[in-house]
Parts: sequence; structure tokens; C-alpha cells
Amino acid sequence: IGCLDGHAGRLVFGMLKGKPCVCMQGRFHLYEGYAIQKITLPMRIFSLLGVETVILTNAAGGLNQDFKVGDIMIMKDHINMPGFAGNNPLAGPNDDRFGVRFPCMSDAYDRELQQLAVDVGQELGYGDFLREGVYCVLGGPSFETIAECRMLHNLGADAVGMSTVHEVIVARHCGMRVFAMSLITNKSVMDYDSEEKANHKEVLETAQHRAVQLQKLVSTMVARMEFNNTNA
Ligand SMILES: O=P(O)(O)O[C@@H]1C[C@H](O)[C@@H](CO)O1
Ligand code: HPA
Repeated sequence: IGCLDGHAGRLVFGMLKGKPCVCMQGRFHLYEGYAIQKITLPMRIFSLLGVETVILTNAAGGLNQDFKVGDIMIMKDHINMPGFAGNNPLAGPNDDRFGVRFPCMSDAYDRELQQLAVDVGQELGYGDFLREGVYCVLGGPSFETIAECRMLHNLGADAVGMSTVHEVIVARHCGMRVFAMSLITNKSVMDYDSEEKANHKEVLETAQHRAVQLQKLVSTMVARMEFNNTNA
């Protein structure tokens, strides 16, 4: 597992609220120079281990002007920018043991799990900072220019980041149920007069600030989840 700032590089097995879980503490990214098929391999391993549901989190810049730093955005959809240029984790020969050649992505994000997150978030008193939206993935590692942020916002993205979507595609390909959420760690700079600059320190600080609430949201969702994915 990617071992860089903010990504511990550990695979943790255990029980969470009575459910067997495996957690990646960190992930691989395109910007580390790995092939896209390699960074998504953990999803196929999880599938072979019998994992039914994948919960993904990420840090992201907020393009939606209503979003504040510290907001948690439930992902309802994505824009796969590297995919537009042919960099899709399913490119190459299809391994039929995992899934079909042309998987559907309009149902990538499980609606019931999104609703569960809303319900649990409300119960925990997180309503003021719980949002939903569209995440756009870019390759990184450079943060976006002002013109790029404006373009992505005009395209319908609410948040921008450097991960998650590749994993979602591979997880869906092999029939796992997917829930994903972004922590808005910084506001994307959209204005030439702005003094703000995206930086990794702010990303880590915001993540630290919301860590306990994110853990509570995930663990409460896991506690309420049904076994036996019927979505495959
Ligand atoms: O949660 P991820 O891994 O998407 O984290 C984002 C992308 C970079 O790793 C880092 C940039 O600050 O945050
Ligand atoms: N852009 C891209 N990736 C990110 C950002 C951002 O502003 N913040 C955290 N990850």
C-alpha cells in the first residue's frame, strides 16, 4: 500500500461492529507512477477474499462554492478524467473471471448506502456538514490551476481529487457494492484575486480535524449494513 505522507501503508484485518472487515490504511495513486491496473489490484484481492461492500474515502478540493472546508460529500457520481484519455483500469484484455467487458457505471454508487449515510449522518448530528455531489478524478500530483478548477466546476463536478474512481470502477466490475465519500479538505481556488493556495498541509490538517467523525460515520454505517450483497 502506498507509503507516503498521509498514507500509512497498512492492511488491517479485524471485526468492526460484529462484521469482518479489511481496511487499507492508505492507497496507491497514479501520481506515484504505478500502472492503473496495479493501483486497483487491492479491489480484486478483496473480491477474492469475499468482500461484498467497499467503502472508499478521499480528500478532495471543493469546487462547489457552497461547500466549506470540513464538509463530508457523499459521492453520488464521478467524472473519470484519465478515462477520457484512455487510462481506465479495465483497459487491456478483459478477465472474465471478474466481470464483463463493458460494465455499467450509471449505478456505480449504491443508492441505499447513500441513504444510509444521510440517515446515520443526521442521527449523529452531522447534518450541517454532510453534502452530496460529483467527484472528478485527475492524475495529480500537481494541484489544479484556476482555469482547470473553473472548467471542472462548469462540467458539473463538485469536488476534485486524485484517487477513488479507479478503485470504484474495478470494484463495480467485480460486482462489489460501493459507497464513497470525500472530505473537502480545501476550497479549490477559482478566482485570480484569491490569495489561497492548495497545499498538502491543509489537506492533512482538515483530515485530522474530522477523523473521529468520519470514523463514527463509517462504523455506524457498517453496524447497520446487511450481509449478503444482492447487487452482484
Ligand atoms: O484521499 P486521497 O488519496 O485521494 O488524497 C488526496 C490526493 C493526494 O494523495 C493528497 C493531496 O493532498 O490528497
Ligand atoms: N485537488 C486535487 N486533489 C486534492 C485536493 C485538491 O484540491 N485536495 C485534496 N486532494
